[in-house]
Amino acid sequence: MSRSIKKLTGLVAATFTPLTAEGEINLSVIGPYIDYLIENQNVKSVFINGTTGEGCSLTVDERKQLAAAWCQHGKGKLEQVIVHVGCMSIKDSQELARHAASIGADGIAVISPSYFKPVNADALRLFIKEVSTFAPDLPMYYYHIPSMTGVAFDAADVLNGIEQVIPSFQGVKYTGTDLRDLGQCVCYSQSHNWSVLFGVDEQLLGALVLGVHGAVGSTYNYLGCIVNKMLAAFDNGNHMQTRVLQFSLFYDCYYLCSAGFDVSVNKQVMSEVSGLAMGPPRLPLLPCPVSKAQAIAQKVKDFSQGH
Ligand SMILES: CC(=O)N[C@H](C=O)[C@@H](O)[C@H](O)[C@H](O)CO
Ligand SMILES: CC(=O)C(=O)O
Repeated sequence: MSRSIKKLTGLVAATFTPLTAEGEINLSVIGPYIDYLIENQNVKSVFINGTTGEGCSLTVDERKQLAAAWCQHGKGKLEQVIVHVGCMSIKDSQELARHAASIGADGIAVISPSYFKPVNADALRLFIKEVSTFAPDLPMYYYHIPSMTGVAFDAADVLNGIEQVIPSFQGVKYTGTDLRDLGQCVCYSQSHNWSVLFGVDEQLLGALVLGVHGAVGSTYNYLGCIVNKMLAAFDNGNHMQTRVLQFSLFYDCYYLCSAGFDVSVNKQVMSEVSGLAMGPPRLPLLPCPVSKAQAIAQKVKDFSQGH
């Protein structure tokens, strides 16, 4: 890569995709959404069209429109806009990668295809490479999320030697609970100056201890401010405070999970907490009852005020 790389660090919000009541993408929310993240949550980077953004339920054209809107409104405000380009068809991913480069995105990420799955890490590495060649100047991140893709071989195996085939490779977004594999990814990334971003919000502390460089997650849309305090406490070596915040966050997330926490609940919670109209999720996800989201949102608000 010719240009200098901005290392991806700190908190990154995995954004929701605002839809109208009729289920169409609602670009008018993106501008206010960016202001909310910066002003209310102190979160300055976003990961769009991923799991939280229901990327795999959107058309290629919708994903392009969303990416363009995030880049346009985020210009001069957001530090980084990372566009998730994972699709079942490599052709769609390549088209999205090329598009991301053309609109000035700061990086791209891909999940493994999950219907026809790669047989091993070599096949997945090849897939990622063939996507990256359509945006050779954009940092490429591998998005490891075995709970959704069913592709569970070690991320460390995917990383092994990837710098030789993908010059633009820049790190991994690790949404998994295997701390040994995560640790190996951090270790391997050190000599390449890559970023390892953790994606299981309720277990962030364990990942910080292993040396991850940041975190990408859905809850940072509305708990970013508190998690930023936790990161600061960790950086200051205040382990007791870090643990208190992680425990509070963990129990809060536990409360959310035990209430049946998924993207549709999460999306409605975001609407309730932020006041931004995220709209319904897209089928096959079902809208969450407003009363349920309001109960969780109240918990989040009380929690935020208490810290
Ligand atoms: C499976 C999933 O969507 N994971 C997200 C990030 O990758 C997380 O941010 C979770 O939404 C979060 O940790 C709550 O469980
Ligand atoms: C949750 C997450 O990181 C994503 O939206 O992909």
